[in-house]
Amino acid sequence: MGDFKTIDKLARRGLLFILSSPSGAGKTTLSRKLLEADDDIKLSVSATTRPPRPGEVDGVHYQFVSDATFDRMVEEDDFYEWAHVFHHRYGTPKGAIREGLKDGQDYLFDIDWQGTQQLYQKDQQDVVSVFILPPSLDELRRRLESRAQDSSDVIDSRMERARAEISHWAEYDYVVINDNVDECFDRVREVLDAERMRRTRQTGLIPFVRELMG
Ligand SMILES: Nc1nc2c(ncn2[C@@H]2O[C@H](COP(=O)(O)OP(=O)(O)O)[C@@H](O)[C@H]2O)c(=O)[nH]1
Ligand SMILES: Nc1ncnc2c1ncn2[C@@H]1O[C@H](COP(=O)(O)OP(=O)(O)O)[C@@H](O)[C@H]1O
Repeated sequence: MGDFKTIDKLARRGLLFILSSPSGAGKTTLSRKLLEADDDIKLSVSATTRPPRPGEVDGVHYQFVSDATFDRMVEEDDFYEWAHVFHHRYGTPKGAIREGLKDGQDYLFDIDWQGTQQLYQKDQQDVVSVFILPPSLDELRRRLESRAQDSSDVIDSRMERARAEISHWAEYDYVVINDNVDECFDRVREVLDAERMRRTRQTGLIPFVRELMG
């Protein structure tokens, strides 16, 4: 038997995979599962001025920075995009993303609709966006309460914002309802797998077909 080639062994360009949802719908849970299950995707760690929650590690979940440091990063043009969300600022550091994409590295973004729009403006061809919907607003509130990380005032304000966030659903390439988390996760992986196979991302196809045709 000769060389057995499959398309996923050919060179390809990486993609920018965005998961957005109203707070509490499950994007952090889904992101963590994806990062565990898939070695080819790396989290783009955002910088934020919000304080860490219990269990959050600086440099892993977020880069936790002061207001002054965030200001300096904005001034020095360190961000791909940044936005105000709730009472804090969040931004995507440029880091090594551009180089990584060329080498086939995929990046996962847990960012809101504002960041999604900005990424589309910067780099339309590489972005794939997925919006996660809760099965109902009652269930969304239950999840925020069960996470037990916010006061009831904060939960009320997250619920108020949820409607505004959901109103952006049609700006996304894909929409998945997170009712059963395992089923939702399977759908998200199917999207990622299919998008990786897009002809325009398969930079190795041209040399492969050239060789195939002799
Ligand atoms: N535009 C933008 N939004 C971000 C970024 N990082 C996180 N967010 C969004 O900020 C919001 C609040 O995030 P967080 O405080 O972790 O609470 P969560 O909603 O419970 O995940 C979420 O909608 C995130 O998707 C970023 O770098 N840029
Ligand atoms: N499909 C689901 N069914 C029940 N609970 C869920 C589901 N998905 C997530 N959760 C729970 O809901 C809470 C909010 O999820 P999280 O991933 O933190 O949401 P987000 O990052 O969108 O704010 C967490 O306690 C999480 O364990």
